[in-house]
Amino acid sequence: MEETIVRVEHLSHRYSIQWAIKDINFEIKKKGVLGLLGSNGAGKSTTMNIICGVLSQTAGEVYINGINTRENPVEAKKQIGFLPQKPPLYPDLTVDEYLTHCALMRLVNKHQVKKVVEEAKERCQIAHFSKRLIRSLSGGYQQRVGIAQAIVHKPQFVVLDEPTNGLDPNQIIEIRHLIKDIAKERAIMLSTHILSEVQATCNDIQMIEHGNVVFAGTINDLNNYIDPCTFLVSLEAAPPLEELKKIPGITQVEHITNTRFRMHFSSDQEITKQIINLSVANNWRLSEITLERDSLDTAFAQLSGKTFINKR
Ligand SMILES: Nc1ncnc2c1ncn2[C@@H]1O[C@H](COP(=O)(O)OP(=O)(O)OP(=O)(O)O)[C@@H](O)[C@H]1O
Repeated sequence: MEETIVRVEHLSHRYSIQWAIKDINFEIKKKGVLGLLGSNGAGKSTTMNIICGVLSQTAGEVYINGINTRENPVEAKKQIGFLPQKPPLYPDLTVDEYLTHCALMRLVNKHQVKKVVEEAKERCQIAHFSKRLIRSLSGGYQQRVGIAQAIVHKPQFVVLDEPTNGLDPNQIIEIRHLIKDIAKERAIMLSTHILSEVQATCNDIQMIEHGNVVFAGTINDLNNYIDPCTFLVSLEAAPPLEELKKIPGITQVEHITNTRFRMHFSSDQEITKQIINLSVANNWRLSEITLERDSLDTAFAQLSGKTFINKR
C-alpha cells in the first residue's frame, strides 16, 4: 500500500509564454497537513488548481492514490476535496440545500446524501445553521460551509487555498482547529503566504518561489534551519572590543552600549560555554547571554533565494 496519497512529478505550467511553475516534484503523506508556502505570485494556486484538476498542466503528472489525474480525472477527483481561494458558495441557498447540491455534484449515492451532509455539518460544527441562508452567516461560518463542501464526499485528500484569508483573529484560530481536526483522518494541503499559519497548522512544508520548490521538510526542519547566529552579551567589566573579536568562533562584535554587545558566531554551538568560561577566568562579570534567532520571516526571505533545500 502506498504511504503517500499524492505524487507530483515534474509538474510545469505555462500561461501563454510565462512559466508559472517549473519542474515541481513532491509527495504528500496520507495524514496530516502539508503547507504550500510562497509569496504572492509564487505559483501556489497554479499548483493547487492542477492537482485538483481545475487546470490542465503543460507538463508533468499528478497521481492521487496512484490514479493519474490526466488519464482518469473522474476517479481521481472522487478522492479530492477542494476549497478554492474564493469559496464556491451559493449565498441564496441554505446550508442544507447547498451541501446536498455539492454531495450530488460529487456523485455521492443519492441514498447516502442526507447522511454525508449531516456528517459534514457535524464535523464543521454548522449543524445549528442548517436552515440558514449562507449569505446570513459570518465570514468564519461561511468558511466552515466551504470546508464542509470540500469533505462532504469523504475525500482522502483535501486542498485548501488560503483558508483563513480575510477572517478575523478569532475566526482564524477556530478554522485552524477545524483544519487540524479534519487532518486526523485524511491528508490536507493548504496554501498560504503567512508563516505563522504554517507554524500553527502544518506538519510538513513545501515552499515555492518563482515557480520552483525552494524548501521541503517538516516544520521542525524549517525551525532548525533558522539556526541562531548571534547572541547578546552583557559584561559589566568588558574588555576592549578587539579582545572580544579574537575569541575563536566569533566573526563580528557590535557595541550596543558600553557593557552590552551583539556577537556574531559561526555554526559552533559551544561558543556560549566558551564565553562563560572566559568571563569567569577574566572576571568580565557576565550578567546576560541570550541567543538571537532570526525570525521565520527572515528565513522566508533567505529561502526565497531559490537554492533548493531538501530536508527529507
Ligand atoms: N490566468 C493566468 N494568466 C496568466 N498568468 C497567470 C494566470 N494565473 C496566474 N498567472 C501568473 O502565474 C504566476 C503564479 O500565479 P499563482 O496565482 O499560481 O501564484 P500564487 O502563489 O497562488 O499567488 P497568490 O498568493 O497571489 O494567489 C504569477 O506570475 C501570476 O501572475
